[in-house]
Amino acid sequence: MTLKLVLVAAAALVDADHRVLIAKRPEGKAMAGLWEFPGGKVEAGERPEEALLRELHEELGVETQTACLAPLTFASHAYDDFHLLMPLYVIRRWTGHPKPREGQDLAWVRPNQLRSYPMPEADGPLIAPLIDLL
Ligand SMILES: Nc1nc2c([nH]c(=O)n2[C@@H]2O[C@H](COP(=O)(O)OP(=O)(O)OP(=O)(O)O)[C@@H](O)[C@H]2O)c(=O)[nH]1
Repeated sequence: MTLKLVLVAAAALVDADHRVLIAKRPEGKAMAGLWEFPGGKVEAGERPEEALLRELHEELGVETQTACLAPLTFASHAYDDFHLLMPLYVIRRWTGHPKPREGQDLAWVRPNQLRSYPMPEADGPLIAPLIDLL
């Protein structure tokens, strides 16, 4: 069996109160109802940072730049049908107020509250580094 490796770039947008933005996956998508960090799949020929800037624009109407992306940690998780490799970047500077442009619910959450929100399996190990940082 060949392993499908999927590269996803994700963001922890951090506000002045040290809260992190999470988004609830809309009904009809895989893993609907789970809360995740904004971001998405890196497309062929794209750099991860470029993909993340594109996704933040598409999903939230937020603009930022590569220099504002600080790598924090990554998830490497075997789902049944693919292996997810997902770098998580911390972002503290952006322009535009995040808006749910794809029908998703948004929440600003303190890292030590993240465990109250059901998240995809891969995200569990990302929480401790956020708590340590913030
Ligand atoms: N953005 C994001 N994706 C995550 C997180 N955790 C996690 O397992 N994922 C998985 O990474 C993949 C992200 O893909 P995506 O959001 O671009 O794509 P999608 O499933 O909506 O599919 P599509 O864009 O092909 O329709 C999904 O399989 C998603 O479940 C997370 O915290 N943030």
